[in-house]
Amino acid sequence: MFTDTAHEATRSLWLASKHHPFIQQLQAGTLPMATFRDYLIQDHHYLLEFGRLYDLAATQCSRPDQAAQLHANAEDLRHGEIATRETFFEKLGITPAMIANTPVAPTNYAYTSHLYRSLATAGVPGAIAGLLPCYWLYAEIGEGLATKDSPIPIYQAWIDTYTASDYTDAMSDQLALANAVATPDNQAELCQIFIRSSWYELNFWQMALDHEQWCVPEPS
Ligand SMILES: Cc1ncc(CO)c(N)n1
Repeated sequence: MFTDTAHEATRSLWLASKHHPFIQQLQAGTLPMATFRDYLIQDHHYLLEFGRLYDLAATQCSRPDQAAQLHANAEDLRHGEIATRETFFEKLGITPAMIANTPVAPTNYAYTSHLYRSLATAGVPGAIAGLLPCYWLYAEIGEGLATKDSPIPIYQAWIDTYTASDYTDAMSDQLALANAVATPDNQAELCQIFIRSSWYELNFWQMALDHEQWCVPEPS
């Protein structure tokens, strides 16, 4: 099965994400709040693209049942994870203006661009394969963190998002969809896309930890 092969191929990349200092510090409560805020702002930009890509893939999908599932994923994302993050922004005093004025960091830009590229080069199956590690890795990270609470309530609230049943249920649908669109002809390409997304996931933690920025300010 495609998802088994892809999972096996990314074992070490996923382990590195699960053990990344960002995640360890989040659980221990030692992650600087400024770093968490920065992550949330970058991730908000990321999640908006994530939703757009699901919608775009849905419009290009020839199977009505799969198109409906992709649209539903976009809606679930907006009503679920993106809405939960709004409550974090309120608690932390992060305003829409602050978000709008924060440029998308290089790794974040590269990651979302990779997702669009996957749709452009490998079609709807490419987009599905590229988006799958986003859901699946976070569910596994949540599972790994569930054994011990973080002493910082908002860090624990973040962890709880990824162990909640609505999130893990959506995960199973994603796995089934990925296996439905994988064929003997496209499987190797989909696997490469999945691996690259997993690599970007790992880089995303480091981006947040480093407060990564462009060397030269963005043109206005
Ligand atoms: C970068 C990234 N990957 C995956 C998820 C989970 O949807 C997220 N919120 N952010």
